[in-house]
Amino acid sequence: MTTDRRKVVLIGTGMVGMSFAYSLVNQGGICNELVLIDVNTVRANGEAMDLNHGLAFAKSNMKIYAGEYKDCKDADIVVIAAGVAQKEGETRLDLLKRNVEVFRSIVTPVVRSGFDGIFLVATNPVDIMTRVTYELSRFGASRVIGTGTSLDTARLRYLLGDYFTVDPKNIHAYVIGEHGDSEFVPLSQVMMATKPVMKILEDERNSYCIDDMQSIEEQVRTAAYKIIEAKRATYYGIGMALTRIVKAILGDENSVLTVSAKLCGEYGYRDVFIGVPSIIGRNGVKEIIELDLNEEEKEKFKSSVNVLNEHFDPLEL
Ligand SMILES: NC(=O)C1=CN([C@@H]2O[C@H](COP(=O)(O)OP(=O)(O)OC[C@H]3O[C@@H](n4cnc5c(N)ncnc54)[C@H](O)[C@@H]3O)[C@@H](O)[C@H]2O)C=CC1
Ligand SMILES: CC(=O)C(=O)O
Repeated sequence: MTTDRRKVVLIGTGMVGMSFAYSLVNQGGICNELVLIDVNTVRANGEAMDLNHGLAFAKSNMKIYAGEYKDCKDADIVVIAAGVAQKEGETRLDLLKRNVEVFRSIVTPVVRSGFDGIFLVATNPVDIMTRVTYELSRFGASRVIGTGTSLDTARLRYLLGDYFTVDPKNIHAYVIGEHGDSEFVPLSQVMMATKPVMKILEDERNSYCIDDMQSIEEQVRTAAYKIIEAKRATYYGIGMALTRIVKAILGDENSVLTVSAKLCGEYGYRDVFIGVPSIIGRNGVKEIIELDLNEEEKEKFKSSVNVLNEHFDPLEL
């Protein structure tokens, strides 16, 4: 790790927030100052103590403490994982009204602190909460990022790797659209190494088939519901996705991640924040990559945009 200071503020020290913090500490070297903020200050203090007690076993040292909004002033990234989470039977969109109220109490004091870094949002419905953050903060779009479909993409690559018995790192595939029920996999764009998966599926010499792809897509779309049914919440996966995005920003990696980013004409749309492959570096979203979608995929993308706009438009911010 270099000696320059890299400061992250986490707002919301619940299951998602603390899974992120734990992953950040364990991976080591990504940042060297972590501030924990929560409306429940007792909890934030307890979490800071607990994490600090693990530092003796961590790869690199970090300053970790429970803080206040004024601590955002000189932060590089403010991660927001505060708010309510889905209960069994709820969709992510069901959380919208409650989490908009939570964000009003967060984004304004962060901006008032003089914060001039990058917002990274995980709270659901994440695409709309990212747009709410953009509207409330009035930051430039490149500096307001949501986790988007980064977790769904990780789920997809894991399942495809398992199916083809190939390291998921060599599967190039994205889930795009809403982080929610209208998300989809543009199958025309899925590659194993540099070979299109569609070609592998068409090859009669193997037993791979398109029906299995549809089943994998469905498993990705319903993964959160299954996990919530089994253990009430999902948090390790998103904690690691957040860590990955923070690492890409602070390391100025220019890595391609499917974050929720504001479209400015890409895919034929404007203003909506939605999960799309984007190049992420020190200044946030450097570029959105526009995939070559076929007609059916364009229709699916349009449906996802419509869902997000229909839920965002009635909000009075
Ligand atoms: N983007 C993604 O892929 C994923 C997003 N999530 C979302 O992350 C969010 C957090 O989920 P969990 O950590 O499981 O919930 P949780 O209930 O464990 O934690 C939420 C935390 O937010 C805090 N909080 C509530 N209002 C606040 C306020 N006004 N100011 C500061 N802190 C406040 C609470 O005190 C609590 O500590 C949910 O919206 C959930 O749906 C969860 C998994 C994946
Ligand atoms: C809860 C949620 O958004 C997820 O695990 O995908």
